[in-house]
Amino acid sequence: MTKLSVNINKVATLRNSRGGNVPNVVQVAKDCERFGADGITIHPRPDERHITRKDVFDLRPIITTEFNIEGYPSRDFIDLVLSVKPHQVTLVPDSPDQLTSNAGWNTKEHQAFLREVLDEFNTAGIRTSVFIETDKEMIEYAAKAGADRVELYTEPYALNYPTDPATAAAPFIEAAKLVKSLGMGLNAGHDLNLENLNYLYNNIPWLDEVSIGHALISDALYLGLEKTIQEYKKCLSE
Ligand SMILES: CC(=O)[C@@H](O)[C@H](O)COP(=O)(O)O
Ligand SMILES: NCC(=O)COP(=O)(O)O
Repeated sequence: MTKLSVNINKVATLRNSRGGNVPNVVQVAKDCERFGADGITIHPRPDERHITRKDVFDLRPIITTEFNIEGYPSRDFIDLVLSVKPHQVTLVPDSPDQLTSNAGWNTKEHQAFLREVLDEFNTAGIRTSVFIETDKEMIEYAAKAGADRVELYTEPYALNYPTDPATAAAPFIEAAKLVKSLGMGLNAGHDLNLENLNYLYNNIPWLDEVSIGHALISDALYLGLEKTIQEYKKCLSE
């Protein structure tokens, strides 16, 4: 089964645009679970432009499915994750002021750093995932660094899918095979949506988890959150 982890960053973006607590991020997380989400993903950025430190602590006790925290492993981020102890941490190579994630790690160049950070999380019993592109060497070095899983950065797939789905998916399928052969788990995310998700799932049914935020929360404006989550779940089952 491929799990759907709903990224609720955009809910916090909307809340922060006015101050106050509308929409209520904790309630939305509870409702996502009630409507069938298999997990909740957040990406607390250093400027707290959406998810705040307080959100991270508020969310921890109410999540009954799987909690995934994404972010660049600064000392602050590492300490936050170690104190909150989510089920999974996903390491992303973003700079503090980056608009959104736009690349995977160079796991060869940052091998020593990643190994050290992954070791800290592994010792704390937190499952680790490393955000990477489809390059073979990057996958091999993620395994060498000790990652439990990798998350394939799917923006290139999403960009190319409308013109040529097979060509768009090909490097992801190859990468997914290699990840499997190396014994790592496999996640995917960024710009997945109701159009492109099912094709990826059908071609890589051993995907452990997808994390989806921007498109899913946007779809919910039209369909409502419950129906939207059902539609995304359908893409992961047919
Ligand atoms: C790691 C990743 O793929 C991102 O999609 C991310 O979590 C989204 O971050 P923003 O919501 O800040 O764009
Ligand atoms: N890891 C990807 C994620 O959490 C959500 O990405 P997006 O759907 O907001 O592009």
